[in-house]
This record gives sequence, C-alpha cells and structure tokens, in this order.
Amino acid sequence: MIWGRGAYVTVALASALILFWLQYGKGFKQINAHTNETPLLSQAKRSKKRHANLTLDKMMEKFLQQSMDTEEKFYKYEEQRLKIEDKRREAEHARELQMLQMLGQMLAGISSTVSQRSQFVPSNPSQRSNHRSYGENFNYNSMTTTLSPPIVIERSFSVHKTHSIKEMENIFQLVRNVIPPLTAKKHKGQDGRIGIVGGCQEYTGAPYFAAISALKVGADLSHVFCTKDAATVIKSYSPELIVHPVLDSPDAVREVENWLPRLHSVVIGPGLGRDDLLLEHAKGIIEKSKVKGIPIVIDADGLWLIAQQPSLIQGYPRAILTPNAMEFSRLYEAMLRDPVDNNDYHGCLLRLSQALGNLTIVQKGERDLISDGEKVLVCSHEGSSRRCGGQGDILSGSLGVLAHWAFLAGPEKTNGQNPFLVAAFGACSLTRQCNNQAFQKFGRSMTASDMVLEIGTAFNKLFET
Ligand SMILES: NC(=O)C1=CN([C@@H]2O[C@H](COP(=O)(O)OP(=O)(O)OC[C@H]3O[C@@H](n4cnc5c(N)ncnc54)[C@H](O)[C@@H]3O)[C@@H](O)[C@H]2O)[C@@H](O)CC1
Ligand SMILES: Nc1ncnc2c1ncn2[C@@H]1O[C@H](COP(=O)(O)OP(=O)(O)OP(=O)(O)O)[C@@H](O)[C@H]1O
Repeated sequence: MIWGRGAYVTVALASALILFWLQYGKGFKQINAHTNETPLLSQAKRSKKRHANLTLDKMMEKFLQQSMDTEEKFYKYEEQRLKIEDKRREAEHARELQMLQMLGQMLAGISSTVSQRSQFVPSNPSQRSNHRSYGENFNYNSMTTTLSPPIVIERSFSVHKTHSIKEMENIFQLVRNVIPPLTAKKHKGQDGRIGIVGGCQEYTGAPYFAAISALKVGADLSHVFCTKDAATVIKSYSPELIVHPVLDSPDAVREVENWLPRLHSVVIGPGLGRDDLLLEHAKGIIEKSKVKGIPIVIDADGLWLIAQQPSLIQGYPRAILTPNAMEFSRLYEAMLRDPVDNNDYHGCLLRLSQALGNLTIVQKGERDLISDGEKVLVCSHEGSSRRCGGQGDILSGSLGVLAHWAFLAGPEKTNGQNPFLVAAFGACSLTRQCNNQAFQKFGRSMTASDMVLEIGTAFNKLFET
C-alpha cells in the first residue's frame, strides 16, 4: 500500500515537472530560436537570459522543496494512519478472542447432552501415547468443551449433528487465524514449501492439480516427485512447479529424503499409480518423513498403500488421510474387518480414526466428515452437483499448505483445537467454494482446471474478508 501511494506521489511529481518544463523551458527555447540581433544587443539579451535562467533555477528549487515537503507530510500522515489501523485490528482481535472464550464457557455449561464420543481406546500402548500429541501443549479437553454443541442450526460445520451458525463462523475464524500474514519482511519459502509425491505415465494431471493448488493457496514453493516419463509432461503444464524425475529411479527414497529437510509438508499419492516399485518407494518416503516429523497428507493411491499396510501410518499423529467413499471403505475393511455401516458414517469414521491411532481423516463426499477420533466436524459448504476428476487433488494440495500453517500456528491460534482438524475444514470449504464458483461459470462442462482458477477468489471470499 505504501509503495502504491509512493509511486503515485512520484508520478504526480514527475508530471508536474514535465508540465513545468513544457511551460517555461520549451517556451524559452522557442523565443531564442527566432531571434536575429547585433552582438551588443545579443550580449544584453544573454545577461537577461542568465537572469531568467537564475530565476528559473530558483523557482525550480523552490518547487522541488515544496514537493518534498508535501511528500514528507504525506508519509507522516500515512504512518500515523497505519498505526491507528494496527491498533484497531489488535483491539478487534482481542474482542474476538474474548467472545470465543465466553462462548466456550457458555457452551461448556449447557452441553451435558451431547457427548456421542465412541468408547474405543487404542489397545496398543504406542497408539495411546500418540493419542493427543499433534503439537506441544496440545489440549484436547479444552477443544471438547469449547465445541460441545447445544444449539440447533446445521450449516457447513458441525461437531456432531447440529450446530449454530456462530460455531461455524468460529471455525472459519480459526482457519483465518492460522493463515500467515503477507509481509515484506519474509523471504521466499517461509510461507510453505510443499512436496507432492505422485505422477506416473498414466496420471500426470493429479500431481499437477495438487501442486498448483498448493501454490495458489499461498505456498511459496511446490515440488513434485514423479517418474521420469511424467516429469516433462508435468513441467509443461506449469513453469511454477519444481519437478523431480526421481520416483522410478533405484535411489528414489534417498533422492527425496535429501529434499525433506527443506519441505514443510508432503502430500503422498496423487497420480502415484499402483506399480509395486512406486508403492515401495512411497513407503520409504513416508517412513523418512515420519522420522523428520513432517506433516503427511495421504490421498489417492497413497491410501491404496495404507490399506495394504496400515501399520505404515498407524499412530503417526501428523498424518491426515483424505479418502473418497471407495478409499474409505477399503481402509475401513482393512482395519476393522467389517463393511462400512451406511447408517452410521460418523461412528465408522470415529472408529477408523481411533483404530489408526487418532489420525485425522477427511471422508470426502456429499458432506465432508472430518475426524481425529475424538470429534467429527461436518463440512457441507455449498459446492455443486458436478463431480469431475481432480477435485480430490485440489483438496489434498490445499490441505498440504493449510496443515503446515495450522501446525506452525499451534493450538493457541486454533483456540485449543486440533490444528489438523482446522486445516482440513479450511481445505474442504475452499475446494467446495471453488467447485461452486466454477460451476456457476461453466455448468456441466466445468473441469478441475476451472476450479484451480477460482482458488484465489474463493480463498479471499472465505478467509480474507
Ligand atoms: N487427471 C489425472 O491425472 C487424475 C488422476 N487421478 C488419479 O487416478 C488414480 C486412481 O484414482 P481413482 O479415484 O479412480 O481410484 P479408486 O480405485 O479409488 O476408485 C475406483 C473407482 O471408484 C469410483 N468412486 C469414486 N468415488 C466414489 C463414490 N463416492 N461412490 C462410488 N464409487 C466411487 C471411481 O469412479 C473409480 O472408478 C489416483 O492416482 C488418482 O490420483 C484422479 O485424481 C483423477 C484425475
Ligand atoms: N456428492 C458431493 N457433493 C458435493 N461435494 C462433493 C461430493 N462428492 C465430493 N465432493 C467434494 O469434492 C471433493 C473431492 O472429493 P472426491 O470424492 O471427488 O475425491 P476424489 O475421488 O479423491 O477426487 P480425485 O478425482 O481427485 O481423485 C471433496 O472434498 C468434496 O468437497
């Protein structure tokens, strides 16, 4: 903003100078060109001209001084205005926090009727110990009390079945809280370096959608680790992506591991395919990412791998799984040895999350159900009836960024809530909003690429107004 106004002042100044020059400098030259006098006369005129030049210089100097004074005054005024604006924002923020706390206390007092939590407790001690450890100082108890829902309007957010609009707005506010401010002080990379592991000969679109979504949500850098033959294709879609053709090389795990210290989160699975070698490499990358404590989003064929080997991710509290209906039933059957109960999606979701050690799971569908085995959030933000391929990839890429931001912000900024639940709610709402906006423009012909183009405006609408 300061730059914009500074540029405006400079342009105004330059225009004034040009006008000044046109009026005096040019006029002066024209008079000279048309003169034809004797030497004496011309000497007299030269001295007159010098005199005129001197006057001109002085006027110019005065004019410049005045402009500089005006500019200085403008900046002083602007500085004061920004200070007042900062103070106003701080006060507003403090008021909002106070209201959230009051609401929490109020709800805690009147919510005795709503605990629908499943009684399942992980049998494995390591799962139990991971049970509440997303970030340091994480407090699930406060989360439970603040979100217990006594009031009865369901919109796009709910903990169990019914929710107040205020609560829904609160969770949007929590998403807003974790979004890092845009400032001139940061360097490239600070707002997120996200890695997407996926992309093979058949599927080049999925990793592209995930990686470009991560960038458009606000990550600074987006890396794709894919097979050699997919790399050139993915690069050709977008010069913004950094593409590593390593996933089918014998050294794939080590190659990706070298990058892990520079990544804030990884998304495993979009367009990975089900080739044994690639799945084996994805497995190795998951293991290395766990050692480094990096948040891992697992989607698409990454979930196929988890359904074969659940222990790979079981009990890792920084994992978020994003199954569609089909992927969910595969996982559920693998873990609980039962088919999904179509009359109790909430219960099934809670049970699956608990069986996996309270990982965050986003069950995508007509309504997205999000749970960490303790709570169920429901995101039914309005989307559309169009179900083109690639929407899940947009969700997982966006979630890669939001998970990093929420994790970094920690429970203070999420009012004690599990940061990954907040991130998942943000990513689901955003995906659905993009779907809604793109559908309004294109109807049945809408594709995932149209949704990608909506990310900026959808994000602004939901989180920056
Ligand atoms: N342009 C691309 O490159 C795309 C690649 N994709 C990739 O394709 C690979 C396979 O993904 P799939 O989702 O097809 O694999 P799945 O094996 O999980 O899905 C199998 C079938 O289930 C169906 N299905 C999905 N949702 C359903 C629901 N709610 N109820 C009933 N059936 C449902 C799908 O139509 C699909 O035919 C993944 O690697 C994925 O990332 C997809 O992301 C789509 C876009
Ligand atoms: N019936 C539905 N009504 C509204 N929104 C839906 C519906 N089904 C899915 N969505 C939205 O689309 C997003 C992607 O879900 P989808 O089931 O298409 O994932 P996917 O099959 O993994 O996608 P992909 O094609 O990328 O593999 C979800 O987050 C959800 O918000």
